[in-house]
Amino acid sequence: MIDTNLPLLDLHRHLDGNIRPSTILALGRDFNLPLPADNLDGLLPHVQVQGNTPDLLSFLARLDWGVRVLGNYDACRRVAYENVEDLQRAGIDYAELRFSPGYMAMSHRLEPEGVVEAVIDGITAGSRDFGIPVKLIGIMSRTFGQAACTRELDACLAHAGKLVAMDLAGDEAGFPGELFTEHFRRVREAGLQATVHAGEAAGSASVWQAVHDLGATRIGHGVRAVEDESLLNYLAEHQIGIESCLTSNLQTSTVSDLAHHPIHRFLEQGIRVCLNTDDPAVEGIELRHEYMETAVRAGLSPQQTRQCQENALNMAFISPEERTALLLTCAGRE
Ligand SMILES: O=c1[nH]cnc2c1ncn2[C@@H]1O[C@H](CO)[C@@H](O)[C@H]1O
Ligand SMILES: [Zn+2]
Repeated sequence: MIDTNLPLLDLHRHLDGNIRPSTILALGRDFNLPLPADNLDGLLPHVQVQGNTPDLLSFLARLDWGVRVLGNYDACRRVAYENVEDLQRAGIDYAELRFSPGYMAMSHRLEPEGVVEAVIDGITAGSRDFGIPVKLIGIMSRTFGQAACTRELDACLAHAGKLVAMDLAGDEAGFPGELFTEHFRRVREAGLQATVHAGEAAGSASVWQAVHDLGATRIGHGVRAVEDESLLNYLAEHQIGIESCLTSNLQTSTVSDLAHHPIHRFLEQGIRVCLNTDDPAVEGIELRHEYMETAVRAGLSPQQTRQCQENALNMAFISPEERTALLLTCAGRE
């Protein structure tokens, strides 16, 4: 259920995990790049998860075609712009879009800083044209190691005023948070918030590390926090928000089925947890589907999904004034 008197927020949404398959085809043609198919039906199985994948890395491989077609900065700008149009089509009132400039830059040897500028441009234009407030979160893709993350961080911090936070995403099991303490020291020093993918492909220790050592005030996924009772108490007490992505957790085989998803437990414990998409184009879902169908299949009551909607508003990286403005936009809405 969605309460139309509350705004609908997506706080965990990768814009480079939401490149339209039609745009992948069009950019592939523009740059004369070989794609696995020259039509949508043929391309879909390569860029979208159909059924589930055996693990996180197999899931993440489905994002690769999207960034392989980013042949220049205009392509990055286009993808950012279309992401805001997608928010409008999906009925989302506010979003925090995250992106990994190094991952977007790597196939065509673009400069990560140029990618950051192009994404900021595209989002600014989209936000103006579609009337949706958007904030940006920079990602360090841990999969490519510490030095690559330093380059991503340098590029993001050069435009720190246009970002609200930094994130760490990718191969959590292969590249533990301990490798990135210095990166996050710089994030905090720059006055940015930290949200970290943790407890998805590694256990509860990874969530503790993100909170204690990296200074995360929100956690992406956090599924395996459920393994440690004292951690659950800590998250509730310190209002560390968990950005849940139910369909993503199924498709990456992080949970075996929705009945076993710990979101119930998080809500009962009083943890701030909200519903999000993650990589909507790759998953073939949208946020409404998560609220109306996936949450119901996970056994949440209408009161609990409403709580998630309210939690998102309280977890968002926005000022009290921006929160009030969002509430006003939907007051009395049918
Ligand atoms: O569910 C996820 N878990 C971990 N990392 C992810 C997920 N979705 C995308 N990325 C990672 O985020 C960057 C692009 O924004 C890439 O590093 C991609 O692998
Ligand atoms: Zn994610």
